Amino acid sequence: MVDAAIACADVWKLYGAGGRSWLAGRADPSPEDARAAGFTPAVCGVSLTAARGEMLVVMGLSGSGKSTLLRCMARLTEVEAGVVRVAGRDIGALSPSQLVAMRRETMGMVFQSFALLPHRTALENVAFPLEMRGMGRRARTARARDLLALVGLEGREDFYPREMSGGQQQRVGIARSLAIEPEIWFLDEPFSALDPLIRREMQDEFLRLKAMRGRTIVFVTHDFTEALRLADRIAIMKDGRIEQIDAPDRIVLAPATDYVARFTAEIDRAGVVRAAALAEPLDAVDADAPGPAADADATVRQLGRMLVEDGRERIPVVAGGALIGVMSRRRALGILLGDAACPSRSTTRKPAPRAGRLRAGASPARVPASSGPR
Ligand SMILES: Nc1ncnc2c1ncn2[C@@H]1O[C@H](COP(=O)(O)OP(=O)(O)OP(=O)(O)O)[C@@H](O)[C@H]1O
Repeated sequence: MVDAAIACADVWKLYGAGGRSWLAGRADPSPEDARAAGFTPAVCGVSLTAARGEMLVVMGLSGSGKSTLLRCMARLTEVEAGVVRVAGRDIGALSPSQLVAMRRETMGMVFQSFALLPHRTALENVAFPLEMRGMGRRARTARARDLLALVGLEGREDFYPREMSGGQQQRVGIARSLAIEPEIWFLDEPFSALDPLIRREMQDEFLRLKAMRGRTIVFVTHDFTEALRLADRIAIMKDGRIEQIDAPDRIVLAPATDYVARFTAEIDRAGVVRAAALAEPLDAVDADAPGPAADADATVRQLGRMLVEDGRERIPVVAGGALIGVMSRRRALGILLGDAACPSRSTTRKPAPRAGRLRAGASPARVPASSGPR
């Protein structure tokens, strides 16, 4: 069973008075009915889980409900129906003081509006959550200094928010959320005001924290490059609903709806799809797979030279030295050359069986795939 850090079950958020009773009176409400009844449906029957240690990225067009969903998860807005569980607790059932304590101890948030305390300096803003936790002045000041240096704001410790640019204020907000290293982070376009270089550094910092400390992160972005770099899974929203929630390569290889196919049409598929996603089980294709192998984690782009130069129709795919299946060279080349830019909805992939179940016909990868950055 998935160890869920966050679980939403049939969550609805309608803007407009009386949404709760309107929903309570309906067995099968639809966003269209809600709109006809005068509500603005922002989140419509969303069910999802984020596993402990997972980075779940939420994407969708403007107005599709991403921010509202995040706010529902953090109970910054009250839901009209459904249940949100965070770290195993129904947050809708928490008293105000319990909610404050949970936010202080378990959750970190960075939202588009930086919500800095205007009468406190950058240093005091970052130290504030530590003060709330009862950390002594000297220790929290030292920690806040380190965090400001981490986000590139050394020398600006004594500036007030009004004296800083939007990007600098955003970095103070990020440093503040990092201060307590919470178990669960809600990030709504946290890097939108940052220059590309610092943006990438901040992405790296969150990836590092996630990997080292097993943090769970729900991250809203409009930027596909950012999503692909960060996400374990991507949820794509449309009109308050989740169209698909899946690993990035599944989203591009097997879009669940025409909308997802169109939404993801511009993605550089060769940089996203990994050999593991193309590996078919050996028993399904009934072939031996001797010779040099592709690493399961390598993207099609990283395997480019092998795909062009290797004449075999099927290339073995290995994970951790064990054979997990074979990849059709023709299919991989098609992705590399952009032939199948818009795959059909019906595209399906048989899941590759676990390594132990396969007969091993190949030696461990003799052509190790390069392992460049994602
Ligand atoms: N406070 C509010 N009152 C009324 N309607 C709202 C409110 N906040 C959001 N909405 C509406 O809810 C819907 C979803 O908005 P939301 O901000 O969640 O979308 P989003 O996908 O995050 O958009 P963006 O990418 O532009 O930030 C939109 O139709 C929006 O107009």
